[in-house]
Amino acid sequence: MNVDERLRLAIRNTSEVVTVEELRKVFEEKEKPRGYLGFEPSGLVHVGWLVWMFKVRDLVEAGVDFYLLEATWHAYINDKLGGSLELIRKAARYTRIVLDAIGVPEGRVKYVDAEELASDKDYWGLLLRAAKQVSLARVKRALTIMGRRVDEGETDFSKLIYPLMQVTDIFYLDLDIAVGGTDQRKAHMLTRDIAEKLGLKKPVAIHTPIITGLQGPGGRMGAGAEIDEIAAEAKMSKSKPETAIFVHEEAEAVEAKIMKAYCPPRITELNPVLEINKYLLFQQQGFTLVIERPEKYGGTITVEDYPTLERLYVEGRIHPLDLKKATASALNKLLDNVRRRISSDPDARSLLEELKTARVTR
Ligand SMILES: Nc1ncnc2c1ncn2[C@@H]1O[C@H](COP(=O)(O)OP(=O)(O)OP(=O)(O)O)[C@@H](O)[C@H]1O
Ligand SMILES: N[C@@H](Cc1ccc(O)cc1)C(=O)O
Repeated sequence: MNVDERLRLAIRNTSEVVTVEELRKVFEEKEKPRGYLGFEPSGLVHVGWLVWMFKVRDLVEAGVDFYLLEATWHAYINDKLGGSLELIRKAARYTRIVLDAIGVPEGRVKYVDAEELASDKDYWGLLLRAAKQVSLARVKRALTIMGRRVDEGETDFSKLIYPLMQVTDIFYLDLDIAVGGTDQRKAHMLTRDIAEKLGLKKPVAIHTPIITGLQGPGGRMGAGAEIDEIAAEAKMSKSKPETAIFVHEEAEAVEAKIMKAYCPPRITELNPVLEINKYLLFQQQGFTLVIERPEKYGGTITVEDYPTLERLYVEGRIHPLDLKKATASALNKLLDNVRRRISSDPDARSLLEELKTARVTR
């Protein structure tokens, strides 16, 4: 694969790359650059996570030596799964199984866990050097990366350490590329600034789009909010199970959730049903959306690409109910593999049952 092809794979289905020129340089200079994404293993996996999982698949194919950081300590700080590290580790095991089922098997990526990193004194040395370069106000502003508002950071002191741990993870793993959803933007921009001040490697940041929660944006953001703040507030999230479609859910449950989802006629902005089409379904090679309708409502149509779907929807030529039905059926097909994998693997089944009964919400 030449540099252009690698770059094309890395960039597709992203919301932002900081910067594309730097990424090109990384690919020009390195056959196997080091990339990473961190996640809090803190419960069940929802379809929003598939966006980054597919991106990991792209980057591995583009030759990136990819690290998946199981952010166990981070999940603990963020009060996930009742703060039980044992359950958090189980959630990490469950996530590996889902990744395997969607085409990211263990042999193609390297897993590291936060406990491993934190057991090295050099990690804490790096963290303190990073902390010297940043004000308390800037750390507080970065709390959106843990799905928290600024004032929530003051409930206990560990929360203020979290953003600096995320920065340190990147330096410690000596990364060329840091990947995360748009809501992770502040961590990466902070890392890039600190890298310049300390003369450390400045990672390229790749941000993937966010799928809005099924209940829609809710309108809580004030004017002037930044894109990552809107994403953090409106996203489908496992801590708010009513906003999310989980990858293990039965086909009927998936359909019922989509039929109830926020999907105002003609509106594309923060519309989760359209986003599922844009960021997941139409990202599959050769995908077409078949919208079945009786003749009197225009008959069945097959939509070949996302821009056409969006245009027809904005023009009012596709009714939300028809869009929802077609989307549910296509998403169910996409999820079939994962469901089959989970139901045929006893370890996955027992982890799933345990995580279902655990208190995921914070
Ligand atoms: N709705 C979503 N759409 C796309 N990506 C998402 C979505 N939610 C989370 N991500 C991405 O998944 C990764 C892990 O995020 P995170 O652990 O915060 O997920 P979450 O389900 O929102 O969890 P929580 O509800 O516990 O905050 C991050 O890179 C984040 O950007
Ligand atoms: N902040 C990320 C998790 C994460 C933790 C540590 C990292 O180094 C990277 C990502 C989230 O909430 O999803």
